[in-house]
Amino acid sequence: METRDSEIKIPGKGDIPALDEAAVEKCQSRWLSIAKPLFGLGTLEDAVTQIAGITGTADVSIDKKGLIVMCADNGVVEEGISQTDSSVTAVVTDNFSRGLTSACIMGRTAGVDVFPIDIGVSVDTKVYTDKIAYGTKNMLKEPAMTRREAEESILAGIRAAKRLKKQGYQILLTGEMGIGNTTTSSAVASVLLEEDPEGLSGRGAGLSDAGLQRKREVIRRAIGLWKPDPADPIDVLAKVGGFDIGGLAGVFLGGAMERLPVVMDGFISAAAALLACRIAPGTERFILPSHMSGEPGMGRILRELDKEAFIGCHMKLGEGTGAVALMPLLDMTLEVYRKMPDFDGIQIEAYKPLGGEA
Ligand SMILES: O=C(O)c1ccc[n+]([C@@H]2O[C@H](COP(=O)([O-])O)[C@@H](O)[C@H]2O)c1
Ligand SMILES: Cc1cc2nc[nH]c2cc1C
Repeated sequence: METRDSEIKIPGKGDIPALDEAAVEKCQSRWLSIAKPLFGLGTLEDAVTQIAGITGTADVSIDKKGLIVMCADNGVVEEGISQTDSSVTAVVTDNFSRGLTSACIMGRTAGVDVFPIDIGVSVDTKVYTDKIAYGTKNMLKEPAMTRREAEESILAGIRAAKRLKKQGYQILLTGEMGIGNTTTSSAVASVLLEEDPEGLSGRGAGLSDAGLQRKREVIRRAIGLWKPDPADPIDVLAKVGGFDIGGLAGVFLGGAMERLPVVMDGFISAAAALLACRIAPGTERFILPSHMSGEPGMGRILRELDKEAFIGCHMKLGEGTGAVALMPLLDMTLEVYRKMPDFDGIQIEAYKPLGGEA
C-alpha cells in the first residue's frame, strides 16, 4: 500500500534482507580469539554477532541509540479492562516532552535519545504527532480500526524508523504508552498464535482478579465477534489491535529494511514484533529481545520468535524501559569485543622477561 510518502510501502514475504554472513563469520572469529573462556559472555556475544550480520560489518557500533515510543489510546478501555482510565495515556505522553517518564530518566543514564510519537492518543498532546485517529474504537462494539487505519499505523512506524536512520541512529529501541494495550496485545497474540487468551493475558498495569476475568472475556468476545483471520496479520491488527501495536510493528519492519537492529521491549512490543514477523517473515533476524516481561504471554511470544530474553526482573512498565536496560549490558560487551587482548596478545605479555627484553 502507498500513502503520503509514495516511496514507503509495507514490506511482505521475501522483502526482508538476509544477514551479512561474512560479517557474522568475522565477528565470530574475533570472539573466539579473545583471551577468555569460550562463549564466556554467553548470549551477549550472540547479540554482537547478530548486530554485525544486520549492519554488514564486524566493526560493530551502537553508539547512537534511539528509542521510539508509540503513544495511543484504546476504545476497549471503557469495558473496565484496565486499572486506570484513558486520561493517563495523555498525561504520561505529555510527560515524555518534559523528560519526566521512567524511560526518559533511564534513557539519560544509558545514553538513549527518546522519541515519543502520538500515533493515536484520544486528545491532542505536546509530543511529535503522526496521529491516525483520536484513539481506536471499542472492539467489543465494532472493529478497533479500519484496514486503512491499520496500514497507516504500520506506515507511521516505518517512517519513524527511516527518520532515525537518516539522523544516524545505529540501533532502534521500541516502547509504548497506552492504557488498555495489554488487552489489545493479548488479543493480537491470541489470534496469531491461535490460543485462548487465558495464558496470554495478565494484570497489565495492575488489575484485580475480577478485572482480569473480565479482560479475558472481553478478548474472547471481541475475537468471536469479528473473527480476525490469523493468516492475515493486518486484519488481526485492524479488528482487535491498537495504533501503538501497528506503529511498533512498522518500526520493526522499517528497521529491518534499513538494516538496523531493533530492540524489543515488553509484552506490547513483543506482540508488535510477532505481528511484524507474520507480515514479513525474516524480520526476526533484525530483532533483539531485551527482558522477560512479567505479563504471562511474554514467554510464549519469545518462544514463537525463537528469542531468549537477556534480562529477568519481572518488569512490566512499558515505555521501552526494558529495552533501555539492555543498553549498558550491550555497551560493556562491545567494549570487551573491541578492547580485550587475544590469546596471542596475552601470551606475549605473560612470557615477557622481567628485565623488559622480549
Ligand atoms: O511492557 C510490558 O510488558 C507492560 C506490561 C504491563 C503494563 N505495561 C504498561 O501499562 C500500560 C498498559 O496496561 P493496561 O493494564 O492498561 O493494559 C501501558 O501503558 C504499558 O506501557 C507494560
Ligand atoms: C502511571 C503509568 C505510567 C505508565 N507508563 C507506561 N504505562 C503506564 C501506565 C501507568 C498507569
